[in-house]
Amino acid sequence: MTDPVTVAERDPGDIPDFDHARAEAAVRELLLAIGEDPDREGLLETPARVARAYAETTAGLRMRAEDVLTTTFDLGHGEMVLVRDIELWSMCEHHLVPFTGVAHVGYIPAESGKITGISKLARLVDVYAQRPQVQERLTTQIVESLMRILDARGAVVVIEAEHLCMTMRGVRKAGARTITSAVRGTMLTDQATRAEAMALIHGTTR
Ligand SMILES: Nc1nc2c(ncn2[C@@H]2O[C@H](COP(=O)(O)OP(=O)(O)OP(=O)(O)O)[C@@H](O)[C@H]2O)c(=O)[nH]1
Ligand SMILES: [Zn+2]
Repeated sequence: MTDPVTVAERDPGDIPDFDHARAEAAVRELLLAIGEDPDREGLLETPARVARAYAETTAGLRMRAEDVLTTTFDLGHGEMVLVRDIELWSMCEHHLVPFTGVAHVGYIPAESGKITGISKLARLVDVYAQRPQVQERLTTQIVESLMRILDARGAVVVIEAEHLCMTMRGVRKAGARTITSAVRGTMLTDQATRAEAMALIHGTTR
């Protein structure tokens, strides 16, 4: 069995194109399995619709963080950049139902002042969110991309999310939020920097 991290780190070039026919056949089977009639009028287009929806919500599998953090400029800005409350939709890999919430993404640029456009931080979140995931791995992959691709001196990612697998089924605890964080580089080693990031994330600074 391949371990979950290896699966997540597969090169998109090694992942076959989304197989619509196969996905449609699987949805039809699922409808049969639950006792539905996939040939009744309301369900006729459902396998195709679900296949398209899955193609969309797993599109990140075929994307590279490197392709998203492309626009970089040297502003000579060496101070922290942090985008808070980036909306997040992902899919729990255990139940294939959504988890949703916000990501807070911050980094301290390289000495050279190499920074990226702020929208690219939100795009980076989507690259790793749009695939079967666990919240911990999602958090780690984002922070490590910032360190690797931007040569950031430090980076922090905090994700707060509600998992529908805990809400609509199973333990049924609506409103429970799971918080994960990953901190790297000077954000980890420099106490004041880390405290500043956390204050920004929690909105306790102006
Ligand atoms: N650590 C972690 N766990 C998750 C995440 N998403 C879902 N889970 C958990 O994965 C676990 C899977 O547990 P299992 O016992 O195999 O599955 P299950 O019988 O459906 O479990 P219940 O959800 O408790 O009914 C559950 O406890 C989920 O809450 C995630 O992102 N991170
Ligand atoms: Zn789940």
